[in-house]
Amino acid sequence: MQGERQAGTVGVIGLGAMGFGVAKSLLRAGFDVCAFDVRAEALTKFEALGGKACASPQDLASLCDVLIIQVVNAEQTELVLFGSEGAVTALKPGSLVISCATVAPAFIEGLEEKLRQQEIWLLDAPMSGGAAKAASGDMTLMTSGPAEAYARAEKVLPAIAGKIYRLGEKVGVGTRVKIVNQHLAGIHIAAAAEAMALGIREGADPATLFDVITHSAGNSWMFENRIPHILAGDYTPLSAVDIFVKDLGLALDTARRTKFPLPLAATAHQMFLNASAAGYGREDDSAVIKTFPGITLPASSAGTPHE
Ligand SMILES: NC(=O)C1=CN([C@@H]2O[C@H](COP(=O)(O)OP(=O)(O)OC[C@H]3O[C@@H](n4cnc5c(N)ncnc54)[C@H](O)[C@@H]3O)[C@@H](O)[C@H]2O)C=CC1
Ligand SMILES: O=C(O)C(=O)[C@@H](O)CO
Repeated sequence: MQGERQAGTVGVIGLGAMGFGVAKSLLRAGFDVCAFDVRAEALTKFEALGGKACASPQDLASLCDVLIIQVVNAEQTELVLFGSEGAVTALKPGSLVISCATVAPAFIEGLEEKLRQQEIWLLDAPMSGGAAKAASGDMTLMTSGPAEAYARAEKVLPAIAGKIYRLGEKVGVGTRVKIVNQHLAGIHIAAAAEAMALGIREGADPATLFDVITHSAGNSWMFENRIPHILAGDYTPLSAVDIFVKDLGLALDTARRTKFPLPLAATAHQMFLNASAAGYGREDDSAVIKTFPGITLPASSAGTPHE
């Protein structure tokens, strides 16, 4: 399964829905890959594929000169880099950090400043495509950063992504574009759930309704991708409700800074907040449909959780 070994070792921190696929794609491309996650079970699963599990971000950073960070948010990114056993204590000058979590533009810009003081390059590289495309190495990357960062990322990026957008020399451009994607993604998931809820309420057969819509003008990437989870009654998180509490929050915060209105995003954000407050925060984001009253959703079909 693994290709020929290539020069250098890549580190991955965060082996969740997206990070595990990234690490797997790197192994498939022939890289030596070391990883760290706070969840021991993720590391065990990764070792079974031939990767090296590390005891801390610091331990990992001593082994690599390219580090991909795929934790959930800014706080976790800050912790794995600058916490007590953080990666910066061991990264060599001239190393590259590829930051992939979806965060605020101000955070990623401040991070570049802090890393530059340690002589470490940063590539702003949020991603899109979901867990399946992360696992197949086929996702989209929205990158920006200086030429020196790109030079160090040259071999790594094609190993993890099918489409690599190079959006400028300034860290923060990639993140801003990703926030626009999240604005649409969050609204589309909320709209897909609302439409299915309406159809079920009106007595449509859910599977037939899905078939009709995916062959009609009302379809969307998110409708096609998320509604099968509802039909299977399987809310195993491939992207959690709380991710959209975060990401629509980032879109709203970003727009608020220039007093720019986002009425649809504000409504969709409230829908994800409602789902999270109802206890579905760690479930798949399609669980936002559970907040609609007076409908019976398809029951869980026994079997393996969706991939
Ligand atoms: N799930 C998706 O479809 C997509 C997610 N994203 C973004 O990618 C990022 C990751 O999302 P997911 O993979 O869905 O999240 P996830 O929750 O599945 O994975 C995050 C991983 O980070 C680990 N982690 C948390 N704190 C840590 C720490 N201090 N040290 C080491 N590991 C730590 C967790 O244990 C977990 O395995 C988020 O910023 C998300 O917005 C972007 C595109 C698609
Ligand atoms: O793939 C993306 O883009 C996404 O952000 C979603 O799948 C949910 O996080």
